[in-house]
Amino acid sequence: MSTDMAADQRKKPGVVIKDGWTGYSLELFNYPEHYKGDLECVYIPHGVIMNRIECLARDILEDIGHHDMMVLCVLKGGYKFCSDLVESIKAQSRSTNSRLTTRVEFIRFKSYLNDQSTEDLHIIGPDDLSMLKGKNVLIVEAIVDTGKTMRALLQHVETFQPKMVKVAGLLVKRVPHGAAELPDYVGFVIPNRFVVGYALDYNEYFRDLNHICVISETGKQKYKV
Ligand SMILES: O=P(O)(O)OC[C@H]1O[C@H](OP(=O)(O)OP(=O)(O)O)[C@H](O)[C@@H]1O
Ligand code: HPA
Repeated sequence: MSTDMAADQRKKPGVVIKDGWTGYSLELFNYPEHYKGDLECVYIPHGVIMNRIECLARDILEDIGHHDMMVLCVLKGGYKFCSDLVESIKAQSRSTNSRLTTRVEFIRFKSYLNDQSTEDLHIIGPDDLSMLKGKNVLIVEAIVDTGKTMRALLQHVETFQPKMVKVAGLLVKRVPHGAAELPDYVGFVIPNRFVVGYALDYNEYFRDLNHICVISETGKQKYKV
């Protein structure tokens, strides 16, 4: 992600959720009625996500707040994280009277079918990201799982000759042979479980759920394609 050794050393793993974490009982939280029976537990409640995002926004502002920022949102999974992160960056920037400007661009990658990464990783668009040339780019991605999307994206972005590239990942999954490198800004490192909600989907379902949850076997069967 960044080639700066000092910056690499400053990278933090974020909140590390241990393998034994079974999540919170669904009865303790409010969630859409139409997903009753489709979820196993609330893994990360919405309020915790929002608080963590404020901390990431603070770290990003400390590091690159004196530059103008070109934010590249990775769709579709990244739309909520990107929106909340940029709002928090802007709010904190206003309260410190910084002159930071943010511009948001979007890119779409797709590779998952059911809960599996497929070989068919493709960029749905846009092809031309020449607006990134010479800019400080912050890639905003909801989850780094196998790391394939992130690697492809970094390679693609580098071809447009940005001045600097940093990556913010809300979730990083601990998987065998996963991403070799952490994103520059990490929300949570999570166990190897398929999670949904906060714009993360299972075949397009659950993006409308605010908490990050673990899908149940019933849910997987119900929405399988
Ligand atoms: O690290 P990886 O194993 O590559 O997985 C991470 C990617 O998978 C998901 O995208 P998906 O391809 O499902 O598209 P979507 O965001 O439109 O749902 C997610 O939003 C990440 O972009
Ligand atoms: O756990 C996940 N959930 C939703 N989408 C994903 N894309 C990669 N991993 C995941």
